[in-house]
Amino acid sequence: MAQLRKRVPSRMTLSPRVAQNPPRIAPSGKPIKRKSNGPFGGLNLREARIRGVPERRSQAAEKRSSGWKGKEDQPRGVKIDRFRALKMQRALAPVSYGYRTSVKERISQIESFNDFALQPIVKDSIAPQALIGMEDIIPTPIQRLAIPALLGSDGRSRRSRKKTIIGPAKTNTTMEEFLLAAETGSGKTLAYLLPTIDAIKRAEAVDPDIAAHKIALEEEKQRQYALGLQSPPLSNQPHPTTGRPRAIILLPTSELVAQVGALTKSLSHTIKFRSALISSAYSGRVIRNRLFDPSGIDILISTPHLLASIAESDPNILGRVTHLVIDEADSLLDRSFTPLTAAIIDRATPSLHQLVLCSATIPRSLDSFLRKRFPDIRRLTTPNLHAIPRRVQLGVVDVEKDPYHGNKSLACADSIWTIGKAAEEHAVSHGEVHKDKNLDMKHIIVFVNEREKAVEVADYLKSKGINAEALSRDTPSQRQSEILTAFTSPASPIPKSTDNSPAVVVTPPEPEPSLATYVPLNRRSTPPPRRSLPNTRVLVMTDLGSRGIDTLAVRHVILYDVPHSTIDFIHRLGRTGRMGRRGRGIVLVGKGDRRDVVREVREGMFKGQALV
Ligand SMILES: Nc1ncnc2c1ncn2[C@@H]1O[C@H](COP(=O)(O)OP(=O)(O)OP(=O)(O)O)[C@@H](O)[C@H]1O
Repeated sequence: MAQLRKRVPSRMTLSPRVAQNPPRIAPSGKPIKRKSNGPFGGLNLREARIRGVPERRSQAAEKRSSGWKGKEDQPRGVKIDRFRALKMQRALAPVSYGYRTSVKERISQIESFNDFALQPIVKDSIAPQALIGMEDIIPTPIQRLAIPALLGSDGRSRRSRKKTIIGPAKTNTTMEEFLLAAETGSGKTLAYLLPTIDAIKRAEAVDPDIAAHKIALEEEKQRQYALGLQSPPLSNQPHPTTGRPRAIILLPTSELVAQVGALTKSLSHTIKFRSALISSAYSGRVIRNRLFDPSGIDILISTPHLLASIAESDPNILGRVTHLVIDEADSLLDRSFTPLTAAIIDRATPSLHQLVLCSATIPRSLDSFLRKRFPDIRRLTTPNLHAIPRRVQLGVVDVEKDPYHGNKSLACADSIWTIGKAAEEHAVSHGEVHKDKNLDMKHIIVFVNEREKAVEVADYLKSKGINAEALSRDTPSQRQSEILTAFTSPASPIPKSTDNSPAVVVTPPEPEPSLATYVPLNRRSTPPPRRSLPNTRVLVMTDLGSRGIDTLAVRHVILYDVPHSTIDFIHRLGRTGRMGRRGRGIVLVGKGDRRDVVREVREGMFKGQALV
């Protein structure tokens, strides 16, 4: 022992090479591996590697567990586990943040409708025919993105493809396919309509059949004049487009057919083309007259049901179609509509130049359908797709709390009374009471999940002195359009906010938003039964009937039931806050409702994030 002690140096001295990195290659030429788990593994290290503390995960590992597709996908400062509850549903197809950013940059260079390669007459018709009474009109993001692409003027070469569309027999080598996806109320209709009209006008100018028809008409006219007839009779020869339109726009409901039809008609007055709208709202005779009008038909607007049944008996109706637009594509390509819509696409494919699908949401089901059926489709999606604009605020009413004690209908009535009374007080105090009571009218939409519930809720609201009506498939179509007209025309001016900026007042949600953040003014008082609320009109419906309806007059939306998915949240809240306007949603949350989902949607809205 004493001998051993003698040999040990009295002081431990560090090697003179302690600061140097250890050699990586051994004299034998083999790489030296440091043993990190041995007793000396921690020596001579410049950084502490303390065992038991988890190492920071690699980016790849984080990416794998978060579901983000790439580094650019992950928004800066966003916690990885956000949208926990919504991720369980995973209703919407993701769009990468990298793509969103690149689109933002690309479209920022377009400032005016004059920047598009549209024909002058089309450009000149936008303000007086499509956007009547609006000043300082600029194209919206989807219009900036889609119009150049559909016109083929965005510098991206037309992809020539040879493909099978639906059935093996139907191939078309020149057809282009587009998916236009943008927020609700962001001007998607004009985004596809203007290039479609432009295309049919160009085609008309070089169509030999139409040129020959014009000559024949002129000759006949001259002959009649030569015979001394004052008003020449109409030619017996029908126009080449009679019963064979060049463009078809499909929409899910007759209300939407009427809405898009009215816009198309308005543009036709100056651009000079012929359009016809058909739906179950018209008699068979009217439909026939419109389709087979001898002066021809350039654009046909229809529901798939009606068109599919006409095409069944008269396939020629689809024989000349070069442009087919499927608006509200997430509905028209869902399980119930797909057979009809696909049959129409299939029949039209041989002559098609462009197939345009348009939607405010890309559900995962639509995404996988497109990957299978249209793998080359060009997706034109706006930077804010799937985000509910920040100018729309979402309040939450906890129905379980005092004074409602689980009575949702009471909470709904109370919220409506609060809105109506607040509007009345505001109008009186600001001297804004109009003689025409319609100008002061508040239009509120109440959404329920089930059709049957709509009538029940409307009846309850009526019993509380509220002017409420239920809209369902059972409502006669004439009545439906009368009701909707009141909600689509912006009678009273609704404050506007700039497109991307948040509303003037945005109340941040608390870190853990309480479900009683929306406090009705008269929360203690049940609306008295014999009093009525004259300045408020309420529509109770499921969102099926309201998809795409341009409810400009609506500032308030009440979600009586918590929507089943983010898709429904987007479409229902999308009935307010349209085209830069401000809006307010109120969601009634009761027993058994997904409070976590509501909270996440609300947080996402406040942050302006895309929902999942
Ligand atoms: N460039 C523009 N500037 C101002 N308003 C516009 C512009 N383009 C369209 N609008 C108006 O915006 C409103 C909404 O347009 P549109 O109905 O096409 O929206 P949308 O995107 O189809 O909505 P949804 O997804 O709900 O169907 C319409 O009243 C339309 O007149």
